[in-house]
Amino acid sequence: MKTVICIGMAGSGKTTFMQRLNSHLRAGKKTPYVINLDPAVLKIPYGANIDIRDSIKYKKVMENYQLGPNGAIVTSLNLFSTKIDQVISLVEKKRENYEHVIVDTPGQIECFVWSASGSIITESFASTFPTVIAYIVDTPRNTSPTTFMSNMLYACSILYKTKLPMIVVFNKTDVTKADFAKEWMTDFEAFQDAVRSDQEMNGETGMGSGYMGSLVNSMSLMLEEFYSRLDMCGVSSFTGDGFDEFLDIVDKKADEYNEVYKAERERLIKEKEVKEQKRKEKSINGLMKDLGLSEQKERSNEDDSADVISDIEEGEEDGLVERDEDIGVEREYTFAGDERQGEITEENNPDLQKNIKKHLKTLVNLQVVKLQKILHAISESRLFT
Ligand SMILES: Nc1nc2c(ncn2[C@@H]2O[C@H](COP(=O)(O)OP(=O)(O)OP(=O)(O)O)[C@@H](O)[C@H]2O)c(=O)[nH]1
Repeated sequence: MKTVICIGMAGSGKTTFMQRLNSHLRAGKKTPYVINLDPAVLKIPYGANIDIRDSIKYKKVMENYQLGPNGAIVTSLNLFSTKIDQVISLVEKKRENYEHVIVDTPGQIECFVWSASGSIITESFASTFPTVIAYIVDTPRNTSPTTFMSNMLYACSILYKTKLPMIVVFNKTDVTKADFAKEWMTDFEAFQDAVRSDQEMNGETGMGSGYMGSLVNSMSLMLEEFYSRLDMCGVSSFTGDGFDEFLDIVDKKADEYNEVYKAERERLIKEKEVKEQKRKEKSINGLMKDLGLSEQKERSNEDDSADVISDIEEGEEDGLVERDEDIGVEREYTFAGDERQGEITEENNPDLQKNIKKHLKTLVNLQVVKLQKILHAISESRLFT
């Protein structure tokens, strides 16, 4: 089972692409498992196995949280992501019956790509199944080199954010063939020629002087590296043209995921876990130190014989106070590193760390129970009716 997540600018044709992909796979007797993550869409032209709109009422989110359209999409995704474990386990149960899971995302691309919930949802799929991003591009609207490059930069940012294999899908090839895009992505000089001959670059439409041209040139050099990491294909969601090629590339990218991306992701996850473990140990050690110090402070307060450095004896005329050491008082507490005396440490109190860990565990458990209650309350709320 592999997951294809469809991402693209508003109006690029994601939904129509999903519809065609669904019917194409069905025709080949490979019915896909379909998921809609766009809470704001009114109608979807395909049957979805899981639809965010079944559990989240977008309009109610807008009303209840007093949000605008984009804020409500992000909040709906946030609410949905609290249930992502259930979604993944539902999909996992169908592992044997389906070869493809196809996922439609909101038209407002940034609501999904740059939101925490978008990352959580993508991560959850990617850590369970080989996952591929299909970045849908509106071909007729990208024939200008500047627009093309801006769109590719956006795709590039998604690739680096998700760290998943990507296919750039040039949609609407029934209107404009994607040959120019293929050429620009493989032949740097061809792209530079296009930039040079572009009328906007020559200032004819007031777009400016050579500055824009040189920016585009240097950007396109950077994009060369990006292009080498992705595959592209041209499709028409209207005619169904190019879908066989697209599915071949999906298979290739899923293999690539298993060979390259999976190991890299596991390495990153491991690295994150080690970092987190170190952070936890550090904060426990800090806490232990603090507790050790405060316990010691209490002791020193109880002991009349131990003065603190800042004490000023009444009647001292010059204001200079002799240090405790100077007057031969045995100090019970000092900040001097190794010279600590009487401080409670792991060596002289081995049960301390155990106790702290025990208390921390209880605290964490309490927080988890609270969190579960909150999630339960959310799931029982009217938003999920
Ligand atoms: N000619 C042509 N038009 C297409 C094709 N695919 C989609 N369209 C049209 O492009 C427009 C946008 O398509 P949608 O599928 O709604 O695009 P979307 O990306 O899902 O849109 P949002 O969800 O609103 O962002 C519609 O008018 C479609 O009819 C195609 O392959 N060829």
